[in-house]
Amino acid sequence: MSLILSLNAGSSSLKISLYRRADPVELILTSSITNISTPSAKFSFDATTEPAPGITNHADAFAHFLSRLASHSPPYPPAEIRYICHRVVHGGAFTTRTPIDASAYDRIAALSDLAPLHNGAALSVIKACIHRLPTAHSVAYFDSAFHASIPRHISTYAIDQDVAAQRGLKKYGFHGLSFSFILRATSTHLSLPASSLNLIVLHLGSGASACAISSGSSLDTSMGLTPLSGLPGATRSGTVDPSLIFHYTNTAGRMTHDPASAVALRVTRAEEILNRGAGWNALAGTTDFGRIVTVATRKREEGKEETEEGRRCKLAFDLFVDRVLDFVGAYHLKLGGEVDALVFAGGIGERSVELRRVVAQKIECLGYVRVDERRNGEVDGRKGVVFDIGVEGEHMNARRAKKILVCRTDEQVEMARSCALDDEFWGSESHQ
Ligand SMILES: Nc1ncnc2c1ncn2[C@@H]1O[C@H](COP(=O)(O)OP(=O)(O)O)[C@@H](O)[C@H]1O
Ligand SMILES: CC(=O)OP(=O)(O)O
Ligand SMILES: [Mg+2]
Repeated sequence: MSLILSLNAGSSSLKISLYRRADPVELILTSSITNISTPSAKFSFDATTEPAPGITNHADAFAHFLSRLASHSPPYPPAEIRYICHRVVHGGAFTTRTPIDASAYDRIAALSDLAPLHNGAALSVIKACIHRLPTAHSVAYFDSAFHASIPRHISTYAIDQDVAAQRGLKKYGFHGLSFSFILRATSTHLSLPASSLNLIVLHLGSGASACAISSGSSLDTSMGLTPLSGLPGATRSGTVDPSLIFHYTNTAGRMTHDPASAVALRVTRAEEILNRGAGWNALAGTTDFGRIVTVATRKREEGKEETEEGRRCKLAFDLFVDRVLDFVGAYHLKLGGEVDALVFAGGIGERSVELRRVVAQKIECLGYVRVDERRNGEVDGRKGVVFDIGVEGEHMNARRAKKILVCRTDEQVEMARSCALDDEFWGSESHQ
C-alpha cells in the first residue's frame, strides 16, 4: 500500500488527512486538533470529537494523533506511509514544493520570523515526523507559492528598492494551497477551464485573506510580507497604520521570547502584540467567530439593555465586514468588473450564514447575485464541495449577475493530490 499523510499546521489548528494513492488519492481518515493554544483544544479522529486540554502546541497535537493511529483497526503501519506533505505557510524564495533535507529545513527555519504563528509550528511537526516516521519522505508545500504570479508593481512596497532586494521585502501572500484548491473546485463546478476564471476568493478562518484571481492566476492578495497584513484574524490585527505600534507601546522594538512557540523565534514586542494580542480576541474577548456572530446578532431581549459583550461582538462583526469590503471593492476594480464569482471559504466563510448574507447585500450594487436565504442557510448541512447560494436563475438575467459561491476548502487534499501526481516521487510506479 502507498499511503500519503497530509499535515496542515494552521495558526489555531493541526488538520491531518491520510490517503491511499489511487488515481490520484482516496481519503482513508481525517483528524484535527483545533483551538490549539487556547485552554479548550479539541481532538477529532474520524467521526469522534473529544476535549484535549493537555494539548497546547502542534507537536503535542501530532503525537496525540500518532498514538491514536497506532491503535486504529484496521492498522495503517507507519512503514506504509511513503510521503508526508507538510503545509508550510512562508516559502520565501521557494516557488514550488521541496523535499525536506537539511538545507531545506534550514531555509524554512530562517523564514520563521516572517510567519511567527506558522513556520515554527510546521517545523516542530516536520521534526517529529523525521523521528517518529523515519522511513517516510517529508515534502514541504508552500502557501506562498500560488502568489508567485503577482505582478511586480503589485508585490512591491514603496520603499528603498536596494533594501527591499537585499532583504526580500515584498508581498508574498499566503493561503495559496487553499486558493489553488478553490480555483480547481470552482472550475469543476462551473464546467469552465481554471485558466479562464476571474474570481474574488475570501478565505476567512483564524487567519483571513482575500485573493483576486485573474485568468486562473493570483493577481493580488491581502496578506503581504507576513500573514499579518490585510484582514484581521482571531488574534491578528490585520493592516494598521504602521506607526500605530510606536504609539501603542514604547517597547515596540524590544525582542521577546515567545513561550507558545516550539522553536526559538526572534520577534519584537510589536510583532507579538499585533500577531497574538489583537484581532477578535482583543476586540470581543474570544477567538471563536461563531460566538461573535451569535452574540452580535442576538435580538435584544425586551426591556433589557444591550450587554457590553453584545456591543463588543457587534463591533468585531461590523469591523470585519468593513475590511472584507475594502478588498472586494479593490479586487473587483482590478479585475475590471469581469468577475465570474465571489467565493467564501475557511472556517468563517464556510459556516457563517450571517457574514455571507451581510457581505452579499453590500456588494449587490456591483452586480453580484442576490443571495437565496434558503440556499445560504443550508450550506452547513449539505454534502459537497462548492455551493451556489445565489437566487436560482438570477445570474442568467439581463445584467448577468455575478455568482456567489461557498467552497469547502481542503488544503490537505491539495497537497496529497499534487504529491500523488508527482512523477519525480513515483517514477513509473502505477497508482495503487
Ligand atoms: N459557525 C461558525 N460561524 C462563524 N465562524 C465559525 C463557525 N465555526 C467556526 N468558526 C470560525 O472558524 C475559525 C477556524 O477556521 P479555520 O479555517 O478552520 O482556521 P485555521 O485553519 O486557521 O485554524 C475559528 O476561528 C472559528 O472562529
Ligand atoms: C496563512 C494563515 O493565516 O493561515 P491560517 O489561517 O491557517 O492560520
Ligand atoms: Mg487554515
